[in-house]
Amino acid sequence: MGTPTMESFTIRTPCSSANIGPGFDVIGLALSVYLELRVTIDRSKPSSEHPLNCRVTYEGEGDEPGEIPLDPSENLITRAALYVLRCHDQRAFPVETHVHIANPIPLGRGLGSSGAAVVAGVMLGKVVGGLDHLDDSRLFDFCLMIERHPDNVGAALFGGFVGTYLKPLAPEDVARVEIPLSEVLPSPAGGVDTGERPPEPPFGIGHHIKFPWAKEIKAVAIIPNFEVATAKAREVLPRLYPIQDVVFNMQRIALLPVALGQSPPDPELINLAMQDKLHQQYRQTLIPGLQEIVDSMTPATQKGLLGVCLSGAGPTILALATSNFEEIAERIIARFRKENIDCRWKLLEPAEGTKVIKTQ
Ligand SMILES: Nc1ncnc2c1ncn2[C@@H]1O[C@H](COP(=O)(O)OP(=O)(O)O)[C@@H](O)[C@H]1O
Ligand SMILES: N[C@@H](CCOP(=O)(O)O)C(=O)O
Repeated sequence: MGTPTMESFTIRTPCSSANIGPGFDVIGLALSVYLELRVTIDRSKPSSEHPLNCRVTYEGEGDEPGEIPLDPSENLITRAALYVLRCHDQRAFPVETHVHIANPIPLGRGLGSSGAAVVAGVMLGKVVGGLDHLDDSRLFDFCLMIERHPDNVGAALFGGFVGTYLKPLAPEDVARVEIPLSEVLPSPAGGVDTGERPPEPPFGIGHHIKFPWAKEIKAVAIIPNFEVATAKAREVLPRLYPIQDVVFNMQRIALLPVALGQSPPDPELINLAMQDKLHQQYRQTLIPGLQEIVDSMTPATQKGLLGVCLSGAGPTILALATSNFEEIAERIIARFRKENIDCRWKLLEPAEGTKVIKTQ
């Protein structure tokens, strides 16, 4: 049997909440809002009129004209796919590829929209390139050359509640993972015929371990109506930390995976385990009301609540709870309202990792 002329499939990638308090750049939780790439490849066409043989369409968050580029050499998802393809000497998409992006993940809110875009894009490169030998752990290497911190991409790729870590690399590989992003993922991605191979990821940059999650625990995401770019939220962090703050986080990160896996959940333990001194206090300069919300929302004052933290780099607040979800969300929304910030909220559950669903 020859290659079918029409092929279609969907790539489904969850959003994520990274850090969960003390786990800065380590812990991630995949949650039930899914980015979908609906892909068709029409091999019957002799050539394509689209750049890089790829037509990109978009619906969902940030669908105002110009917000998400539809040129495949500029769009984050197709650039991530091209990175994988070009590392395997494929310069462009197969003729003719259509990628429809359906994205309900709010942009720049700390729910891992860019992590999901990178994971889905890397998976897209694997599938359109027929690169079946790339397993998830190798795809993680590609993601890490782009996203650089493993927590949100780890959750989006593998699903569930994960701890992620980087192993020491050989000196020549260390240099490779420090190659500027502009060389790994140039924007625009360049024409089809430069022939240049991008820097390939070393093997085994990142790893993950799955933690248990108690079935009673749900995630309430309170999403303010403004964006904080993750890059900007990383710039406000100090280069050096007081030792007592580092110890504070280490004590809590040792508790967190155990506390969130225990059924029934222990609210006091979880509340303690979700505290942080490494990123939240610095990011409050970008997120008015953050510190007061984190300090004032406790299981003692709020029935059903287990703990509250900044989701990823913010500004979304993540409240873990077993009941009274709306009341918890409304209280946080009321606090943001004092700062003239409107919010929406979603009740979410842990999600599976990235899946490819063949549709034809
Ligand atoms: N589905 C998508 N398609 C293309 N680009 C995306 C998509 N999702 C996110 N991005 C890019 O990632 C940016 C947001 O990334 P970032 O600042 O890290 O915030 P977040 O916390 O949402 O990951 C968006 O402004 C956009 O440039
Ligand atoms: N550990 C990172 C996580 C960023 O996640 P995002 O969802 O905001 O992209 C950080 O805190 O900077």
